[in-house]
Amino acid sequence: MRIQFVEAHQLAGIQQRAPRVVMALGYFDGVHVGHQKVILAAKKQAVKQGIALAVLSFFPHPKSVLQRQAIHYLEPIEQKAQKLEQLGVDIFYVVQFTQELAQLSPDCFLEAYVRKLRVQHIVCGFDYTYGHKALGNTDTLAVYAAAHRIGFTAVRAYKWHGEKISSTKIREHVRRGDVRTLPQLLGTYYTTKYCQVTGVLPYYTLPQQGHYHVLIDTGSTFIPCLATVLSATKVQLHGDEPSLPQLLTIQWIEQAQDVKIYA
Ligand SMILES: Cc1cc2nc3c(=O)[nH]c(=O)nc-3n(C[C@H](O)[C@H](O)[C@H](O)COP(=O)(O)O)c2cc1C
Ligand SMILES: Nc1ncnc2c1ncn2[C@@H]1O[C@H](COP(=O)(O)OP(=O)(O)OP(=O)(O)O)[C@@H](O)[C@H]1O
Repeated sequence: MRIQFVEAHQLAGIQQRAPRVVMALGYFDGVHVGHQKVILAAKKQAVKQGIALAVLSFFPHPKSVLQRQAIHYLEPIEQKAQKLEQLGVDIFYVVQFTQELAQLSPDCFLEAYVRKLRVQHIVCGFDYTYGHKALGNTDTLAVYAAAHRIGFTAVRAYKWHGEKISSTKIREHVRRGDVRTLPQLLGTYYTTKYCQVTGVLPYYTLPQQGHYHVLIDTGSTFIPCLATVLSATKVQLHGDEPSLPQLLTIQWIEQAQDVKIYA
């Protein structure tokens, strides 16, 4: 998979080199099972048409730019990219989200960042929004696509216990320390990267303070371990931590009840 960062001033050159694609649209923080439905629907189209599959996302998160709200990201671009590659994505466009970009009307955005990137078919979820004041939605997208003879699929809501699965909901589970339900929403254990010297790596969010059963993925084995989240950035591992590498991948299994830790 190729990762193509897109800044406004590079757009013309990127458009010239762009291959014909089916494109999935959205931010996709965590690449949860709802997102996976969207991307797999797009993959199906791409295979049918015999062309590449692209995902067009942003960075930073629109909310962090527009509402100046600190986003507790579920994962950085690199981990999102790995998941997208596993789902069969060929090109990952990461558009720099700026105040200027946010001024673009829905149609101007589609013209510059979608049609001119040679899109043959657009896929998004039922609630995708785009363009200034988030005025574009699946209805306007359907009209635009029909007018330009571009295919369009809107994927219906994928729910869990009657509620749409969303990155926002998953962030709430993480904040509450309720990591046990996350595999049902993410399709995998909630996973963060952690440096034993500097703490959690940027753009990951630790569960709330408390004790957890975790798996440490060292690259060659998974080591079950007890971990205490001490703060928003620090974790204490109980056990063999001196023998562990400095950079760890931590898979969060569940909160540990009634744990007594002896120093
Ligand atoms: C060109 C453009 C302009 C946008 N302007 C706004 C805006 O003014 N206000 C807003 O709340 N969101 C704005 N957004 C963010 C979108 O509504 C939406 O959050 C983003 O496209 C990611 O879609 P998703 O959250 O469905 O994945 C804009 C998005 C794009 C692509
Ligand atoms: N549960 C879902 N079922 C179907 N499509 C979804 C679902 N969740 C998100 N999508 C679609 O996936 C794409 C990416 O969505 P987005 O990044 O906004 O996810 P989200 O989980 O809704 O995030 P947030 O909670 O931050 O709004 C969009 O096209 C969106 O419509």
